[in-house]
Amino acid sequence: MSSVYGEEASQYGDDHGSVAHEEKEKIFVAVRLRPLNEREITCNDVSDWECINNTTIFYKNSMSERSLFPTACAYDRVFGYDCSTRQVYEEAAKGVALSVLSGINSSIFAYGQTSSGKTYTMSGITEYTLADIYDHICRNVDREFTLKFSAMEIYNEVVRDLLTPEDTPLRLLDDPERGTVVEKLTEITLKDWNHLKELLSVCEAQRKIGETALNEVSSRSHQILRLTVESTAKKFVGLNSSTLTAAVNFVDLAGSERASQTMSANVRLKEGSHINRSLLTLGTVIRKLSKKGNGHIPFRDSKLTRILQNSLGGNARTAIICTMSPAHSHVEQSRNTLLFATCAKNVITNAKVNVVMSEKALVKQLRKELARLEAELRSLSALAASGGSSEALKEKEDLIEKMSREIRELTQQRDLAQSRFHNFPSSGSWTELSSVSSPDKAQWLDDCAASEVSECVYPFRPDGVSAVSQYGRYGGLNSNKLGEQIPEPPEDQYLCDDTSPRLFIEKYFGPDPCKGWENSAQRTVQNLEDNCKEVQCVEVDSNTKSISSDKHSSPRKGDQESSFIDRDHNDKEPKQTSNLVVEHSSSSSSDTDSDSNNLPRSRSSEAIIINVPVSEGSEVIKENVDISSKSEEELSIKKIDIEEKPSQPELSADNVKLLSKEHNRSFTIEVKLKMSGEDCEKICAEEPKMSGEDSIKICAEGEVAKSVPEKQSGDNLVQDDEHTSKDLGNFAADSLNSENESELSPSRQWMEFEKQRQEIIELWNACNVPLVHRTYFFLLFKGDPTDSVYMEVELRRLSYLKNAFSLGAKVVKDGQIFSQAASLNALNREREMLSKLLLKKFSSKERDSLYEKRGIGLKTKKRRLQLCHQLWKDTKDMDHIKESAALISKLVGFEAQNEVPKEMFELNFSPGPKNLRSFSWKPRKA
Ligand SMILES: Nc1ncnc2c1ncn2[C@@H]1O[C@H](COP(=O)(O)OP(=O)(O)OP(=O)(O)O)[C@@H](O)[C@H]1O
Repeated sequence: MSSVYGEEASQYGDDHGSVAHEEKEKIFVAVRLRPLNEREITCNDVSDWECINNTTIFYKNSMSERSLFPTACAYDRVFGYDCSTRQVYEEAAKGVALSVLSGINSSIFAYGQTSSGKTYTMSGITEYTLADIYDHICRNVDREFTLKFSAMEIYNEVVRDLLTPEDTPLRLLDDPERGTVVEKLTEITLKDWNHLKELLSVCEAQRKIGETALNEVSSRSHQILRLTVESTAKKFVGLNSSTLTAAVNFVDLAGSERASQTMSANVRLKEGSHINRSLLTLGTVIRKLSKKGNGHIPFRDSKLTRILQNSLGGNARTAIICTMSPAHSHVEQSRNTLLFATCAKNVITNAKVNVVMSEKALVKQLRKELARLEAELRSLSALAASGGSSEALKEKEDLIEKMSREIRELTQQRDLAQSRFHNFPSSGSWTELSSVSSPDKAQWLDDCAASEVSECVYPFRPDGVSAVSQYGRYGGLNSNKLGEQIPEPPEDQYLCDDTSPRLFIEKYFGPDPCKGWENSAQRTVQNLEDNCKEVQCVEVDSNTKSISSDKHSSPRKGDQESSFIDRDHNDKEPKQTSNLVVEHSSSSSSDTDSDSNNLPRSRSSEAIIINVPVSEGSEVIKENVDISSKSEEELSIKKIDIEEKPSQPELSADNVKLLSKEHNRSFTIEVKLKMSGEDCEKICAEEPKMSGEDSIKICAEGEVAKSVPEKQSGDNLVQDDEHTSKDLGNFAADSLNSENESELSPSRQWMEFEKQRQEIIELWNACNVPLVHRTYFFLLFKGDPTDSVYMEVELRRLSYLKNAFSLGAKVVKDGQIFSQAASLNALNREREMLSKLLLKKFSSKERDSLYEKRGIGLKTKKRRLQLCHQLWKDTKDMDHIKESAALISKLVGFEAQNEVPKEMFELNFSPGPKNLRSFSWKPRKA
């Protein structure tokens, strides 16, 4: 092994004869099964899974249940409960992790449900890797190594430094060269192995852990340990020669979990919801990456995926170890883990050798590649001249064409490098080059480059800055970069029946295996209880955040799957069109509404939401204006106009005019600019001109979203609620990329909450949701920022349910059929139950006053039931809703709601008489 590492210096830039390029390879996916633990054994749980060979895991219980899930699944490697962590390291992680010594970034992930053994596995792998790295360093005395260590955790979507005692949240920044970087993250240069071990124990002590029902020491955060390795051949140290630099990440993810199984409440439940949200984003990212032509990848939807972007389909080699409990009680979670693993198998990364090269080495590299291509071209031209079949000739011509192109590109690169070389100011050793006559310079360059190995190295720039390049050359990634064979996924081990692997996959997962995962996720949604209890099922994407009314209130046919899985419908929108739309959101005309709904709402557009005082009754002339022809100055002027002259919100003469009348009040204008990446850059470049309060959000490629905090009063907010909520939709879509939701101003959060609540109330009615559930929910969630996750869950499942009902679908839960008719019956039974409680909880005088208030004759039959039928009926009347909630809360004794933590809210509204009992408020035990 060491001899292979020892060769890394020769793996780029020397006699391989060509410029090295990136290598594509699939993520290495392994599955590790742990033994049943004491808890599982005590509960007489049985082991459902078995590794039948090195690559196949087998579900033993398939005969006793009818499940679409495959009986056996194959991965790059599977490890049974009797395998040691050492074995897991050697066979699944070592090859990838030690790539860092060859200048290739690498990442090892542990993924799996809570208490499945992620930390157990990952801490072992980290230690073995680091020991091997030190061992390698000791044996490679001819290279000088610098090791730097950093560690962070992502806890409740906040990034923390694990190497400092401070709890300060760290910000993520976008660096054009390095991608997402964590600002102010401590990076410590290691002194020796003991120093590293000390730091590892600091991290262990700092990491957030907590007790859950499944794991006494459950990791409640995602932990990323990062070791950066820089190495230079000792004889060139300080001589501005090439340096290999790469980082290895050890990622111990927090466990996916079911709130019901972990008995989560309070803090644990909140953690769980954050954990599950970020894991869901990770799953979405993996699923999208696993597809060909994958379109927009929502890396920015969570901090985890932002930070790990490179490790997921970027410049890194990656191995994922999926850990599983074999217990029958965890079968669903285990299947989810395997489906994640199946998708991950198809993700391709693009690892490169990261070489920081001197200018001279770069020139040398390019010259060699150019020479090689020219030689090949000559030989092909000669072949073509000597004749051959027309097909062969055509092929050769194509090849020649391709090579000529490459040569042209390389020549350009070489010229560029040379011109930089020539333009360096004279100093020291440069004099030597400038004294060489021009025609001889090229030869001189060659000689000089060739003499690098004989220590004739010249510092080209006095400041010592060297070119950063990713050229390099190394052996095939799938074969033996580290001298080990990385096994190809075996073709024939998917099955326990006679189906071929491909057919097997298609049979169970459909033509797109990852769809199986989606389908499974969809099935998960169908399970109402899980859908309610597992925050895991909350997919928060731009559209969820935007809470667009059409999405929730009128789900379309066939949307079931996509509504759960994939809302990136913006991917296909053209990005190049440029238009400017200004919308006066305080206008209340319905055509404005419909217009605004039809407006292009693309994430690729820039949304600037600005509040400026204007007069009530102002009108807006909406125009689509082609801004592609507009100059940068014009765009800037518009921005400056808005910024500097808020009282004259005329954006420009040729597009939008706001005609002011009467009373001053504030409102929201939204300017949507669709622009090219270049335009976006211009806008970004203008950021410093913005006021201190402004925040620029750089979205996916070529996108900018800028929000300006509001200055409007609460009164106006209420009035403008309905209309501004449309803008909010856009705003929220664009704020997808914001650091976190709390960036919405409180007033916007409130408006969003109000809009969601109204949608929920209507959906409750449409889905015959029990009145007690509505009451609890209504009284508990009053617009606190932390309520958003519950609101999203509620909206999602209600939309799903409404959709299912509208399609005549039945949802089966606990053997009960849950259809529209069944839910109505359940609702009516609940009304009867409430009518009995009316008798108990209200005096006859109180009841009479209630009847009178609602126009129910005091002598009519079934007065109580009539009253109960009226509750929660008028969904548009908030006073009515509040009264209904107050009445029911009194009936069922839900008056101490303010003292009950929201996290304890039972997100369940199953129908059926047996569930009626659960309507009385019973906080779950923490
Ligand atoms: N392969 C294994 N062999 C023996 N014991 C194991 C194995 N894997 C895990 N365990 C034990 O199971 C328990 C849970 O493991 P661990 O804490 O690593 O789970 P986890 O997946 O990291 O959980 P969480 O996500 O809650 O942090 C620990 O006591 C650990 O020692």
